[in-house]
Amino acid sequence: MTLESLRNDIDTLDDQLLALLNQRMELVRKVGELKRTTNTVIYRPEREKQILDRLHEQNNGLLNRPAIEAIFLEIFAVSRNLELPERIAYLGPEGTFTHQAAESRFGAMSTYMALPTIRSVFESVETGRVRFGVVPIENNQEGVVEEAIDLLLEKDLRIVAEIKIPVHFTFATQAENLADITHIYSKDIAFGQCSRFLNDYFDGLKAEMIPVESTSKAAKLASQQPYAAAICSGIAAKLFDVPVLFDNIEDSDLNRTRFLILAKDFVNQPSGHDKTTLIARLPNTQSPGVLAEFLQEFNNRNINLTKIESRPLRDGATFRYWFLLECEGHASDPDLHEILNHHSAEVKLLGSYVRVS
Ligand SMILES: C=C(O[C@@H]1C=C(C(=O)O)C=C[C@H]1O)C(=O)O
Repeated sequence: MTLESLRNDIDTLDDQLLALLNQRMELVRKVGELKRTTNTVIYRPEREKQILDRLHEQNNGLLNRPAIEAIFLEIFAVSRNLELPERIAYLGPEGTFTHQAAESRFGAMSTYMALPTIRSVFESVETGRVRFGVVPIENNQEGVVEEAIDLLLEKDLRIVAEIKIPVHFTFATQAENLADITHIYSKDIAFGQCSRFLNDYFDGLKAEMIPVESTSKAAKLASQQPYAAAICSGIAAKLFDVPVLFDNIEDSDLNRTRFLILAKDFVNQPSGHDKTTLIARLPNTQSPGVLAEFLQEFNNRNINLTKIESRPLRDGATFRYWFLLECEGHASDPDLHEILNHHSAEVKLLGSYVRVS
């Protein structure tokens, strides 16, 4: 086969793909019309997961699951934008891992707003300036992003979906020698995630570690100062044109960050593979057994509790806490529903959504 004939065959297939995609978009438009008459939400992560699972199961070609996901997540995002243009706020600036996470779900056609703080992302969703917000919530090596956890209590938003992405850091600088570097900028959490690299390469050198709001801001600063460096994403180094001296400097290549997509009102239908996030403000936790009895209710119903995070209540000078809890299942599952009903005064449901493994 010649190159030309192979390319001709590709052209023929592309024509068919385009015709099929247009047919698909016609159907999506009809779904959009139905949704408008019934006033239901456009974004249905559980339906998208069902499609991805089905395609993956029947697939016997060269495409692996990440490839199928990359293509179809973009198709879904384009479809949703056809139903209703989507505006998304994320923790910026451009080039952050949060930007990457947001694009992985909302694709190239959505309108994005890069905001300077996690609080401003919450506020722009709260006030309706955007439909969705994307914020980091935890890293599997470093633990939670406390600001985001606390805002889940303070603001009245719902969790639409979770996204988990692998985090690879680069060390970017214009300096020729490590010994010349006077400042290393990054987000506080990233210093922790690259501590082995920093110990190995900067022990005894004069470089000062300076935490800034984002890894992307770090890259920007490193682009403006000849003896500064940034620990940042590869995209950010490229965006700000800072040479990458070392790649993948994170301590663990199992480093993953989990992000949440937030909206003002949002209810997912059960997908069969869900997770639920709750806030519990239990009264009298100074009395023995109050917390234990609450947790026991999950165990009694065979519900797997997967996370519990204590955060200070900040009610005066006390040492009292509220809890962020996560468990498997959907809030409409009878057992979980029963717990939520039983504790409706002290438990708030943040959302049930597709569990990403
Ligand atoms: C078309 C729909 O709306 C959205 C787009 C989807 C798609 O392109 O297949 C799937 C789920 C929704 O996020 C739908 O709900 O079926």
